[in-house]
Amino acid sequence: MAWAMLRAHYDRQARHLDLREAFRADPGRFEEYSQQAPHVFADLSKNLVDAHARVMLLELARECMLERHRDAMFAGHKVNNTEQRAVKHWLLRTPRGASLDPDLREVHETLEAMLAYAERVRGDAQITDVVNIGIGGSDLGPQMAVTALAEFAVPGKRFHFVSNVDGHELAAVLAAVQPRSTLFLVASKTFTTIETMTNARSAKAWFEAQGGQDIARHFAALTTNVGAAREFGIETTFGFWDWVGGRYSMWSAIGLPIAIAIGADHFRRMLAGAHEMDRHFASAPLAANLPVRLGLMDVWYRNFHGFASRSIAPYHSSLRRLPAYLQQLEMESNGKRVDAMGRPLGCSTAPVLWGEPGTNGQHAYFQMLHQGTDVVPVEFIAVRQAAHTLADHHGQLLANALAQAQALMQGKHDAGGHREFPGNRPSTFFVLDRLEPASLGALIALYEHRVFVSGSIWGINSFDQWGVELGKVLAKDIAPRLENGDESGLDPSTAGLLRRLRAG
Ligand SMILES: O=P(O)(O)OC[C@H]1O[C@H](O)[C@H](O)[C@@H](O)[C@@H]1O
Repeated sequence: MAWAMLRAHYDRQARHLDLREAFRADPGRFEEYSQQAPHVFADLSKNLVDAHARVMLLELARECMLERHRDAMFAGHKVNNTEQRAVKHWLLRTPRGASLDPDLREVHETLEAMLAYAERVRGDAQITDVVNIGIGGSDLGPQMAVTALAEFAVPGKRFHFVSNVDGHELAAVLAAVQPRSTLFLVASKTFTTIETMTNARSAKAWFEAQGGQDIARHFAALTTNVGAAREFGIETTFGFWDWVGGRYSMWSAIGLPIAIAIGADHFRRMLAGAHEMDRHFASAPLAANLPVRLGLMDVWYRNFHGFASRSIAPYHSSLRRLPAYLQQLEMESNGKRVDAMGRPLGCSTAPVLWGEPGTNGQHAYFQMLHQGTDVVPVEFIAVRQAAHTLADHHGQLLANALAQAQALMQGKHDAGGHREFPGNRPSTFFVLDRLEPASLGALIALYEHRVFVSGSIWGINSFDQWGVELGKVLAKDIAPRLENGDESGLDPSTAGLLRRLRAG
């Protein structure tokens, strides 16, 4: 019902919305379309949405029983229906006593143990290099957060992230470290992922071949499959639970590299910031609930405006891994073509997410954002206070963020031809006061919940990832063929490429 009304409203009126006119007609537009959520200020006013669409989108959320779905997640129901699992990454940041969930006690016991270990490593001057071996959710979150919070990192330790099965990556790290001063963290929820197991085996073999002693001191495993880690020969283990999705796991033992980098107190602050956003998502009325507003905007853009991608523009170089992190979070969660019951969907789902830090992107692909044939909503993330004291830089950085958002909206019409900017191009603008553990935690939780919201409206299960399986199975079949040249049953293209890769 709401969907049809949104469609009619879009066709009749909303597709003609002009942001410049909207601001002229409504002097209160900035106030109405912006809000302060925990640690994150968000200005949505430069988006192609009007009051009627906003009301109807909230109606759509009600019709889709968004609140019931959200409450079911927070009640620990098995909302990941295809895997019959609860979805409780939020519990990892719930303070003691703040939930009746029976798993909360174990969550805190594990957190205490992991943070105590992190503090020991921080105090161990002999360990100068920490190598995280993991991929997907066991790499992107920790890498993104360690990079983002570099300002808070313990001096004297380098952090390396090895994810790819491509041996060039591990070889380069091994060439730069010494066994006696290196801690390897093998991070894998399942402890079966082929890339991670291959890298872990090679790292262990290298360690032993180099005369490395004391695996217990130099290797730790972060996994839900503690038995497999022990079998692999790693005694130091930190566990988590099947109700933590890989891409939602940086708050769990998978966050150990973050905890080593920033320390227990800062790690707790990151959890606290995320928890504040959890409370906001769980309790704010839908119209003033930032993850809900953003998720509904995502649906509006994807399904009514037909925008197929969204560009992430963090104006802070420490957030350079954020776009990659968000790609997994959003595209692995909502890149689905069937609903939670397995029935084909009648609408498009996750857009393509991409981006680079500003101002770099401005000198590369912003041309297309300003004058290309496709409209791509842009998401600016600016940080009010810099962590450095260099004169001029931060003002210029912020001025550029504001100017780009302004240029996208305003356009320029006096010159014509190549110099014409159509304008009316939408953007969202986030402001953090400072890039610090609590604000990063809140920002990431905001994105997690926003993905939950759009996934709920589309009726999909945002917590499985069957789409990654087929390639894994085929790679297993092809690997021996690269050795023995067997082409039987292969399509001509794959067979031809196999021959080409084996030649010489
Ligand atoms: O942590 P692991 O079990 O090693 O999984 C690592 C990653 O690989 C899988 O293929 C999934 O697509 C990801 O969701 C996951 O984060």
